[in-house]
Amino acid sequence: MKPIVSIIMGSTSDLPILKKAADFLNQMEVPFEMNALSAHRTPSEVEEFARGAEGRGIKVIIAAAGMAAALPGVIAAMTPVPVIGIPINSSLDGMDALYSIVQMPPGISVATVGINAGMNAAVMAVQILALADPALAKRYGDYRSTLSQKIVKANEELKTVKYDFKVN
Ligand SMILES: Nc1c(C(=O)O)ncn1[C@@H]1O[C@H](COP(=O)(O)O)[C@@H](O)[C@H]1O
Repeated sequence: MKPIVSIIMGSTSDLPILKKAADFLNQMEVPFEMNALSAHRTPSEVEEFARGAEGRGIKVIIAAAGMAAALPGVIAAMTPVPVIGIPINSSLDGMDALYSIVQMPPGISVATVGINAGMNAAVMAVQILALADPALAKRYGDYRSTLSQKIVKANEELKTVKYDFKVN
């Protein structure tokens, strides 16, 4: 199937976090592609990718980078396709990447998820795509129901726990 989501990482060292995004997209049956490209190390390839993404039918881009994380913002500057940024914890507990990605100048936006939050990037991508895809909306809705059921069950189990402290 033709990919409609593109996952880009600044380095293959970011791959374990992107695997979480890939797993959720697979679970939701969303076709995606995956590439390592770097605004710092391969700027021409990043430009070629970003300028061609919309024409190739890519609807959402997930871009992950650590350290001085220019990649998501640079991609967003060169395409109208929405970009979801994942700050990777490669240094400074990921705060450097978070601040790099989240503080975009007005007019060019990156939707930033939490540090290392690969799965939530995919969840956001699915929510965007689901606006125009009722079957995907149904799959995502079913997934959310299972999340609710898990918490309801965990709450019931909590009531059977014998605490060694007082609970009113
Ligand atoms: N932030 C960027 C960019 C970029 O923004 O263009 N390119 C690579 N990187 C990040 O550098 C970190 C270390 O990369 P290496 O492990 O390859 O040295 C990675 O987290 C990557 O995302």
